[in-house]
Amino acid sequence: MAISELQLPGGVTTHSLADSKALAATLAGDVAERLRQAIAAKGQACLVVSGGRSPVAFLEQLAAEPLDWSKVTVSLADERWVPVEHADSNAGLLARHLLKGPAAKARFVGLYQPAGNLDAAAEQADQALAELPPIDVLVLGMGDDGHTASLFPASPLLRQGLAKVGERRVLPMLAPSVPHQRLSLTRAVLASAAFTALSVQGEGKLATLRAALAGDDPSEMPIRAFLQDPLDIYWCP
Ligand SMILES: O=C(O)[C@H](O)[C@@H](O)[C@H](O)[C@H](O)COP(=O)(O)O
Repeated sequence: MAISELQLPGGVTTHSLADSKALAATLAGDVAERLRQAIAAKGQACLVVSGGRSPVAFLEQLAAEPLDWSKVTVSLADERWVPVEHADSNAGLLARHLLKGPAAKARFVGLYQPAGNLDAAAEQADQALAELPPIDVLVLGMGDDGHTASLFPASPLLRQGLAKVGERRVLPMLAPSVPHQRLSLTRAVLASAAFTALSVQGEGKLATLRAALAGDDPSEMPIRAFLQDPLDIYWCP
């Protein structure tokens, strides 16, 4: 099945790429171009990316793009509540694959806070995120269960996390897989991005998207909330 066969809402644009290498290169080129445009227009740009396993090639390509990284603020859509040295840390992922060479000049605003518990860490991260400029580019991923960022189905605060309008920038979330404790930007913040890309690979993720389109309850599949807004989906088999 191809992504062009999905009945997508009007605001959704699809980019169907031949393979993961082409996806990483195309997405990195498009993201860099939008960051350059933001810098030209406002003197600065803000990029928010996701973690997980699949973004490595994209992050490496993006790090190699010609860009005045000293004018770019980088943050995360979500974080696992583990220190940066931990193998599962999304901040660690960015340090290894994006914020190096010329891109090391970017300002990084992370979510991890070494607080006494997850709720306190989320409150501290929420305060830290107050200094995040308006988001120019957001890159989301999606899990097989339809989660995006760390907005997981069945997470206790999911309703609040999916609200279109809300005071909180960051909420504590619980994932079904380890590490369970997560920090997620809320939909209210994520939906404020000027441009949102969703990067998905493989037939399995296409089946997840098809299932998401067949229903309308975002608390079952949080990606549904994001399919209602303008979204560019980058997909490869
Ligand atoms: O830190 C994380 O785990 C994420 O930000 C998460 O939302 C991720 O984007 C999806 O789980 C998809 O991950 P993959 O693209 O690696 O499958």
